[in-house]
Amino acid sequence: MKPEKIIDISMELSGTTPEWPGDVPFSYELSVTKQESGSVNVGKLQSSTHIGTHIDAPFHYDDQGLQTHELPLDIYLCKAQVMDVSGLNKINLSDLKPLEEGVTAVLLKTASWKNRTAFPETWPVFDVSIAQWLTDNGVNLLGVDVPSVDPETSKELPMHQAMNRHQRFILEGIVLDDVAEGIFRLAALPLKIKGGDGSPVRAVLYS
Ligand SMILES: Nc1ccccc1C(=O)C[C@H](N)C(=O)O
Ligand SMILES: [Zn+2]
Ligand SMILES: [Zn+2]
Repeated sequence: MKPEKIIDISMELSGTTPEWPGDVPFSYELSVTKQESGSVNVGKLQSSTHIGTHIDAPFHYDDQGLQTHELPLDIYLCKAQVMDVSGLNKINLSDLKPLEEGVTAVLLKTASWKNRTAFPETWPVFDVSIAQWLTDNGVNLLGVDVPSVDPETSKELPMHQAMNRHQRFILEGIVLDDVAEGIFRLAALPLKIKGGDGSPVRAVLYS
């Protein structure tokens, strides 16, 4: 069946996509040109796995956690609810909206990362109680429109660790600026990277 409408909620990947400070930037170049090979252009990639729109494998924050190739795909192909929580410095449980039936991914729109050509100086904090709430409501995946569910300088990663304890999964760097609250199908499948700690994804909403 052909989807009625597809909304791309992914960041563009290029040499100017802002990487996590100190991490490996994204780069793409041709290792062989059509001119050289006489047949085809062939590209070569280098990047942090945590670039642009990406998922975290639990192995990112837990040496015993699931690696990218082991991730259950139904987590990333599901019914999602976009919630507008913009204008807040901290997102508490009380800021979340009533959950609709059958939703297994919650996508939080903070609308705080305006300039996607620069890494943000700061972004809202997500209260760890959200992890328990997701679990109680049968929601497997939390998506955010910022680089991380914890602050940049956090070493303890309270939100990542709370999500891990509850066996909940994380999608970061989605673009929701032009998306209104509502219910959508989500597709954001990770690459099958053996031993990986995460993966960039092409994330889309469709109906
Ligand atoms: N790429 C990094 C390099 C160094 C230190 C943290 C990160 C992160 O990516 C942290 C964040 N928890 C994340 O999953 O996006
Ligand atoms: Zn990440
Ligand atoms: Zn993360």
